[in-house]
Amino acid sequence: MSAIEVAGLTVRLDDKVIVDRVDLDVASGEWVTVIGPNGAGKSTALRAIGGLLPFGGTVRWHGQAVDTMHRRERAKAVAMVLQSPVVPPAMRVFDYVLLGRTPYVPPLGRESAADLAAAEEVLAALDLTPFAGRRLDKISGGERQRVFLARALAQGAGILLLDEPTSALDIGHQQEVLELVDRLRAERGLTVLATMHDLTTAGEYADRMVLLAGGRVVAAGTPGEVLTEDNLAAHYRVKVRIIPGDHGPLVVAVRG
Ligand SMILES: Nc1ncnc2c1ncn2[C@@H]1O[C@H](COP(=O)(O)OP(=O)(O)OP(=O)(O)O)[C@@H](O)[C@H]1O
Repeated sequence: MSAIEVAGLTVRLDDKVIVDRVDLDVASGEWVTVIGPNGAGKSTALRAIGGLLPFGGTVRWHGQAVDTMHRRERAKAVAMVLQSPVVPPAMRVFDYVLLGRTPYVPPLGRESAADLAAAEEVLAALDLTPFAGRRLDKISGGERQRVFLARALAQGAGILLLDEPTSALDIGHQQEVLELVDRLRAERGLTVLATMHDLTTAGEYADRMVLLAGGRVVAAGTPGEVLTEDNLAAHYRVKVRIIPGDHGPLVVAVRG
């Protein structure tokens, strides 16, 4: 069964069509990455799929239409890492990550020992234990980006929507974070829908890719099918060389 089914997804912002009749299916346990040039509509599509924006068409998570689900049900099903989320600046890292457990806390109740343990576990997995007591506005951008991912993972949802989850990370942490998500996918059958700009990295982790341009799907398939010199020249207006790599195509931009 598909974990995410998107049909005819259309999003208008300020009376402009930003996402235009997008169809997309992600199987349970699959990793699909959406790529495309700046302004293609990737973030907008992801936010709509996450139920954060009004849209036309249908979005189903595990068969259930997202617009018919209650907030708590949604948060148990899907966790999102958005670009630059708004955070209370004085909040401590641990308390922020613990917010990921909110859907499991009974009304007027408190987090259980299992909730605290879940937050500690993801902090450790992301090398964040030493930051647990630090304020969110007093850590680096890359550290904060890992904290956002930690909160999403603490949520324990089966579907993870990641909007540029590694844009602020150094190459080591980038690999560490993506490896962790991939390991969780293998261990817990997590389904991943991500957007990414680094095409080589995107191709290394995705089972399938979708190339979005002008709000439309212009190519979809395996990384080898999507990351071609012709596709990238046509939609990014760049000359690239594609070099076969061990885990997918290596994409190198070349001059003139
Ligand atoms: N709230 C808004 N109101 C009007 N237009 C918007 C709004 N948010 C985004 N847009 C426009 O929608 C288009 C798609 O934006 P979106 O952020 O989805 O693109 P993207 O593919 O994620 O881009 P990037 O790679 O730069 O992050 C852009 O032209 C953008 O200017």
